[in-house]
Amino acid sequence: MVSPASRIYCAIDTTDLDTARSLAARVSGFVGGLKLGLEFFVANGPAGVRAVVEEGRVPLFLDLKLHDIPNTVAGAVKAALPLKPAFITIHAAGGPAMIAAAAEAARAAGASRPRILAVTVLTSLDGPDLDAVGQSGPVADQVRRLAVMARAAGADGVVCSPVETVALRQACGPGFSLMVPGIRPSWAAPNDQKRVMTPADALRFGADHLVIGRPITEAADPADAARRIVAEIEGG
Ligand SMILES: O=C(O)c1cc(=O)[nH]c(=O)n1[C@@H]1O[C@H](COP(=O)(O)O)[C@@H](O)[C@H]1O
Repeated sequence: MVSPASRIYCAIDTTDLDTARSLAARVSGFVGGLKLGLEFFVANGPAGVRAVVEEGRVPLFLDLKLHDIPNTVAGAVKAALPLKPAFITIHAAGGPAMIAAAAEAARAAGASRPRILAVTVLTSLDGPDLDAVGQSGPVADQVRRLAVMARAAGADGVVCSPVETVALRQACGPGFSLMVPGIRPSWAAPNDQKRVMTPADALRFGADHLVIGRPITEAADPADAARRIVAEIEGG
């Protein structure tokens, strides 16, 4: 069985390179991988990513949430390949041609290629937020529509909230990665996340990987927070 710790990607969201390196060193023994996203990448670029990966020595999830015309997204995926990420994110809303172009660009890396994950509906959004951007209808329907389209276009998986995993497993089948943020242990604040679940419940409902940031990184002792989360999963 895959250990609970190995399913956790710790989101390191900071602009400060030393803070990121220190967090990577402290938590990497207790999680399966590290996620670096826009906040870190805009401030520190590929060199910063390399420095953090060197400190952590665990798989990298490069969360750039690419969303542009197919040619531009393919170019960005290709440019990220030297960083050897295990996962790269694109926005499913970029459409099938953009997703196919990203998948094709990733294939250039051969067997060690990054898995392309399509972000469905951000976990910080709920029904009224979708209404506000003209996507009326239940969030679950929009997530499902985007996931099915992303799979058909060649994505390896999606980023979705823990609330949608059961429906997506049914719609997309086995072998399609469900990367799940919006994870909050019972003792953590939701912050800006709206569609949330505890780590144990998210895994029970079929998440392949959990993305957990602030409950770990803002704890007084991040390594201990990661340990407590794993214990909570094993106990739950
Ligand atoms: O693509 C993501 O990783 C992502 C998608 C999404 O829908 N919601 C979401 O929170 N994320 C990321 O997951 C992380 C969650 O962090 P915390 O809310 O601090 O646990 C952040 O780095 C977000 O950028």
